[in-house]
Amino acid sequence: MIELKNVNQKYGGTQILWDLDLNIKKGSRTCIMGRNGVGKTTLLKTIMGMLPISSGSLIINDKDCVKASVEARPELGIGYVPQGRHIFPQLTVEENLKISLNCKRQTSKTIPEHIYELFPVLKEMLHRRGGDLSGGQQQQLAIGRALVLNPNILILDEPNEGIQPNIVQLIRDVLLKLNKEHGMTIVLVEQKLPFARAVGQEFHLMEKGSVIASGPMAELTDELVGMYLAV
Ligand SMILES: Nc1ncnc2c1ncn2[C@@H]1O[C@H](COP(=O)(O)OP(=O)(O)OP(=O)(O)O)[C@@H](O)[C@H]1O
Repeated sequence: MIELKNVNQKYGGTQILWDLDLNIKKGSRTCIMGRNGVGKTTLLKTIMGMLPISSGSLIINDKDCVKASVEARPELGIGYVPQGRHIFPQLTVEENLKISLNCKRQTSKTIPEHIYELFPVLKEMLHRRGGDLSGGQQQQLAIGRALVLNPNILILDEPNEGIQPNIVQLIRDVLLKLNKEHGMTIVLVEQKLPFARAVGQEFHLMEKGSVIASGPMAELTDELVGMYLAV
C-alpha cells in the first residue's frame, strides 16, 4: 500500500533520509518511532509529496508517486494530520473543515456527518474561530479535516503533543475505530510508548534517517526501546 525503496532525501546540501526502505500494509496500524531529529517528519513529508525525492522509489496504492504532486495525495486516498496541527486560526471550525472540499474532483460539498459523531465538539463549535479552540479541540479539528475526503490511509504526525489525557484517549479510540470499522490504514509518528503500543500493530524504528528495525508491536523489546527510544 505504501512502499519506499532506497529513498534518499535532502534539505539543500544536508542529507536526512538515507537509503530508506519501508513497507506499510493495507489495513494496518503502523507506528513510526525514533528519537527527535531522526527524520520521522521528513519521512512523512516525503510520503505526502511535500519534499522532492533525491533518489529511490515511492509507491502508494499501486501508483508510482515519486513525481506526483502534494495536490494529488487526496485523490490517492491519503489524509494527513501534520505536526503542530496547522489550523487556520481566523477561519471558523466549519470553514477549516470545508477547505478540503475545494480540492479538484471533489463533487460533494458537504462535511460527512460521521466526523461530528467521532468528534462531537466540532459540531458544538462549528462557528467558533479555529484560533479560539484549545489545543485538544484543534487536534480534533485537524483530524476531522483530514477525514473530510474519506481517505483510506490516515497519516498523523505526533497527534498527542501537548494534549490533555482525556483527549489522548479519545484520539486513541477514534483511530482504533477508523481502522477496525472502516478498514482505514493508520500511519502514526509517535514518541510516547504507551500510546504507540495501544494503537500500533506494527512498528518501524528509525535512526539517522533509516529504518533500522521493524516488526509486530509485541517485538518492540525493552532492549530496542533502551537503544533507540530512551533519552
Ligand atoms: N526545512 C528544513 N531545512 C533543513 N533541515 C531541516 C528542515 N526540517 C528538518 N530539518 C532537519 O532534518 C532532521 C530531521 O528532522 P525531522 O523533523 O524529520 O525529525 P523528527 O524525527 O521528525 O524529529 P522530531 O521528533 O523532533 O519531530 C533534523 O536534523 C532537522 O533539524
